[in-house]
Amino acid sequence: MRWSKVFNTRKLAGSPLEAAKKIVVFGGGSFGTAMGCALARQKPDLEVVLLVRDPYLCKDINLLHENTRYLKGFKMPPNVRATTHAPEAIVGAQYAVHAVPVQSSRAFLQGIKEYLPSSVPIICVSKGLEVGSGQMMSELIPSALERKQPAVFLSGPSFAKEVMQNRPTGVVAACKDAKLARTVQALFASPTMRVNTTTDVVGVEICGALKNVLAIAAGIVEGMDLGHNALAALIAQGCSEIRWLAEKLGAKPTTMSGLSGLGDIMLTCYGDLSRNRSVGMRLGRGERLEDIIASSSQVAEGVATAGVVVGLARKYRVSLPVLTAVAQVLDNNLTAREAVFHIMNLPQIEEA
Ligand SMILES: NC(=O)c1ccc[n+]([C@@H]2O[C@H](COP(=O)([O-])OP(=O)(O)OC[C@H]3O[C@@H](n4cnc5c(N)ncnc54)[C@H](O)[C@@H]3O)[C@@H](O)[C@H]2O)c1
Ligand SMILES: O=P(O)(O)OC[C@H](O)CO
Repeated sequence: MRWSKVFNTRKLAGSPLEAAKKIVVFGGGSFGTAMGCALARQKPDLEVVLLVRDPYLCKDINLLHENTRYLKGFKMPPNVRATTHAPEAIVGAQYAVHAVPVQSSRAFLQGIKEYLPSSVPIICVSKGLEVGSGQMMSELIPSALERKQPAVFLSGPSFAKEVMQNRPTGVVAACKDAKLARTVQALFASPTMRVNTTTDVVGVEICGALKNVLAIAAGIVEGMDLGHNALAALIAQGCSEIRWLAEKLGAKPTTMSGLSGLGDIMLTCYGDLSRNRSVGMRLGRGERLEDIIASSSQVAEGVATAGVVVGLARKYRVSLPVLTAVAQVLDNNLTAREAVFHIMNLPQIEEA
């Protein structure tokens, strides 16, 4: 599609962006803030409201136009504000961006259910699998709300800081309803954000969740200074393991080679802005997980998702040596060195 055609369409009256008056963002962390600002930059009269928990952060955002905790030093567009009051945040919104960490999402959604009309599409950017249920966000959202809710899953190589800096970014909007995926595409597409669409929700969600686990493994290899060969081999093995599990769950093979798969795997496994990779690096250098988590205010979703992957591997009878080794290391059942030794001494196999 020619770019001129895309942008002309976006400017037409009645386009999703032109029709939108207010968008609420659940979770005023780094990514909720970044994506809220990306929307606000699209349309100066669009009202973007961040629903945050902390009244002090709320005050900083409204007075300083800066998320002083998660994105310090970045000025936010004037049409972004924050509130701690859910009814006020949600009322009149045409869309809700969900950027609450997966493990907190069920309780959060149950808490705001009564204020969110069942017709308002949720644009979910959270990446992970829920501990206990093993659910993806596309399962968790209707389960928590106890009703159907239109939802699009936005995923891909997208560090919050670079989105905030308005640097070129590519993501994919996944929804079984192709029209709704295109609506979200129209909301976010800009000269600095390309948004592909797909109906493969499972593939996008599994890739987005498992790449965080693989990034921890990549960080461990980096932290142990095992070299470029080891890192590349590990990531290639991890890509295969994600593909094996994703296909068992009915994902399209093409998704794995797209933005939410290979794109986000490369970014998160090699990019030094990745929180998951950083956790792995510190584990590889011998730090204890509890100390690592205590020292960071931000979530690394792969830590919780790693344990869920072990259950899925068992349930679907698929061998995932790299991804399941991460859970072993996180649970202190294996040291990083023992995990590497174990993987290196697995039977030599034919590629699959
Ligand atoms: N940061 C990124 O670069 C990035 C990029 C793409 C996707 N994501 C995904 O977006 C999601 C959010 O990540 P983030 O990076 O913004 O995390 P973060 O750690 O920067 O912020 C998390 C936010 O969620 C809020 N929160 C936590 N528990 C909550 C609860 N119980 N109720 C309400 N709010 C709660 C926190 O207060 C905070 O505002 C994650 O699933 C992450 O994987 C992050
Ligand atoms: O910082 P991470 O490791 O949570 O990665 C952030 C995004 O998911 C990158 O696409």
